[in-house]
Amino acid sequence: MANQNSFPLYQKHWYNHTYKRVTESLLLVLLLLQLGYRAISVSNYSFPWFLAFVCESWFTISLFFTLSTQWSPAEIKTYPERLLQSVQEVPAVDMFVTTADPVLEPPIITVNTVLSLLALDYPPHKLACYVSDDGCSPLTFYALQEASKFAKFWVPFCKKYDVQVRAPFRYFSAKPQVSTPTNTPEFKQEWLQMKNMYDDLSQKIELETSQKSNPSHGDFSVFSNTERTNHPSIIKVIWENKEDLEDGLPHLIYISREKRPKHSHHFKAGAMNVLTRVSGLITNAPFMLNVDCDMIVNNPKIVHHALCILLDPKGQKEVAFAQCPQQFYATLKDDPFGNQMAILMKVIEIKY
Ligand SMILES: O=c1ccn([C@@H]2O[C@H](COP(=O)(O)OP(=O)(O)O[C@H]3O[C@H](CO)[C@@H](O)[C@H](O)[C@H]3O)[C@@H](O)[C@H]2O)c(=O)[nH]1
Ligand SMILES: [Mn+2]
Repeated sequence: MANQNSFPLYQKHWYNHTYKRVTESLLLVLLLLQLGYRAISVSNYSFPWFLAFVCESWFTISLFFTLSTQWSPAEIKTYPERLLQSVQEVPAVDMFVTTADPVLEPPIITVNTVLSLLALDYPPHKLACYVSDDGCSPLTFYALQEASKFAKFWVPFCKKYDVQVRAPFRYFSAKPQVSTPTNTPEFKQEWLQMKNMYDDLSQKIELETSQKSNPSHGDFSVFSNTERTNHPSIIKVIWENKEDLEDGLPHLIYISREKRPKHSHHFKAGAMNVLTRVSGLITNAPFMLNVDCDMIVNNPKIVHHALCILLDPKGQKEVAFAQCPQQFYATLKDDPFGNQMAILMKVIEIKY
């Protein structure tokens, strides 16, 4: 628990939104009046009348929800440097990743998400990463095994050069960061080595995917005679930081929960339930971090930021969970559908 007398670990700044509130409330009133008019003119019913009524109802409902969710927007500023002063020891965190289908969610994507978690700027002996595989796929398991071997090189590289986006496919496709000493021969050499190792990893996974021959020997024998919706539990510790080394890698655990055709598996919620139960028996950390398999972490200090909110004396009373805004990669050129929420990100300067 954070020291009660220390500075706050986060501050919330509300935006002055009066103008927006007034104009949007006025719009809502006008739409309600319009619906009222429809109600009294129901005798003029015709097909265009009905169509207009449906559209106006939809606008009204969507404006109502927009208004209520955006009534008091605020920015939360966290102070991670204060966190380290106010707690004697940072708490353990269990990190959960869910994947469900090796075709729709290719294992290389899950691997990148997992690598971005394993490389977080947080004491590795306080972290454990649990991957739930609802696809019960030996390919996903294989990809994670290979990823854990690659992580032994990737994680130290990220920490040494303070890489910001620690999912290799994003890192290698972006321009080098300004803070990175890109001109030193040492960096150039290590960068190239890492890139080659990552390309090897991708190719291995690609090859295994294209071969379509599910391995059934050794570690993989548990997958033989399994169907996606009919199999016993499979739990495999891929990597264990046995000596709790402070410069080691976090534990990595693969879980494919039991499924039977007659029992509902409750999708992601069911997977999360099993993840909390299994992690409860293995590491039982007081905090959990959850990402979908295609949601890389793009801020290596994210656990610190979240803990600022959750460990602050005020936050402890008021906050149950902290959620980061999402930014989407691989969107269409110029983002015609606004998926990147560029305006939101730039105007209110969301930091992570
Ligand atoms: O039987 C299932 C189905 C899904 N998932 C996982 O759940 C996550 C979300 O499922 P997805 O179908 O990808 O939904 P999205 O619309 O992409 O995700 C958003 O919407 C979901 C609820 O609809 C939330 O749970 C997610 O966190 C949120 O990102 C993914 O990691 C899946 O692998 C499972 O583990 N088991
Ligand atoms: Mn998804």
